[in-house]
Amino acid sequence: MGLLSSLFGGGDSDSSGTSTPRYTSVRIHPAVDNGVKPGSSSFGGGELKCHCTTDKVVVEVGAQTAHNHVCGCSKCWKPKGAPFSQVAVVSRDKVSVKENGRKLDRVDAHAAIQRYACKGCGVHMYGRIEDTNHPFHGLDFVHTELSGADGWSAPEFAAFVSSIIEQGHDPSKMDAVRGRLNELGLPPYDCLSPALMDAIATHIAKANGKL
Ligand SMILES: N[C@@H](CCC(=O)N[C@@H](CSCO)C(=O)NCC(=O)O)C(=O)O
Ligand SMILES: [Zn+2]
Ligand SMILES: [Zn+2]
Repeated sequence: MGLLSSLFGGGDSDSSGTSTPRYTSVRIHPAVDNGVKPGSSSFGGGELKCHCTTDKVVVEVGAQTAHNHVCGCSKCWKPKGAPFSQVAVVSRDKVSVKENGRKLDRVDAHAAIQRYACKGCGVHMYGRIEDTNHPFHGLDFVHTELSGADGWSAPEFAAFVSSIIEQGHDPSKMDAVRGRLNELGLPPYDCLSPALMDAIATHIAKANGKL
């Protein structure tokens, strides 16, 4: 392995110069484990359904999502066995509960993102920010894997990667996790992406008069 590969955790280069994935057995999330599927710019949204076999909660998302990412934090809903969630944002006025809303319950009233989970299956159907001063107020968090449709915006990065250790992931395996994320084209960050962190910092600077 070359110096650059060893420093950045990338795959080995063969004689043709192409990179050979080294971490394909490392599981991230079912939606990306076989490669990241591209989104479609003409995609206009769809329905999210919970995992109950009957009386599913149905949430309509009436627009394409943005800032899709895999998230290692302990608060986002993850499918069974996956160390990461996959979560994106969409304008809150595009999110509406269509069926079986009586099954929804707020997970944590004190969290910045108030997530609504199905009481039957535990799946989080959407997360809403009610604090009007929060940098992301106006955006809801949704898991587009709950829709059968193709075309949702593709995940672009991995957030809160180190947080998977808090949930019991072996710290000695983090190089492999970050290596796999890099192979998938999902740059790993231990908070949000630089673009989102800059947006948060700009919001705070404007609020406190520094900008
Ligand atoms: N180490 C903590 C991190 C939790 C955290 O801050 N999560 C972020 C990202 S969630 C979607 O990207 C966040 O904004 N949380 C606010 C909230 O959950 O209300 C952990 O793992 O718990
Ligand atoms: Zn359910
Ligand atoms: Zn999260």
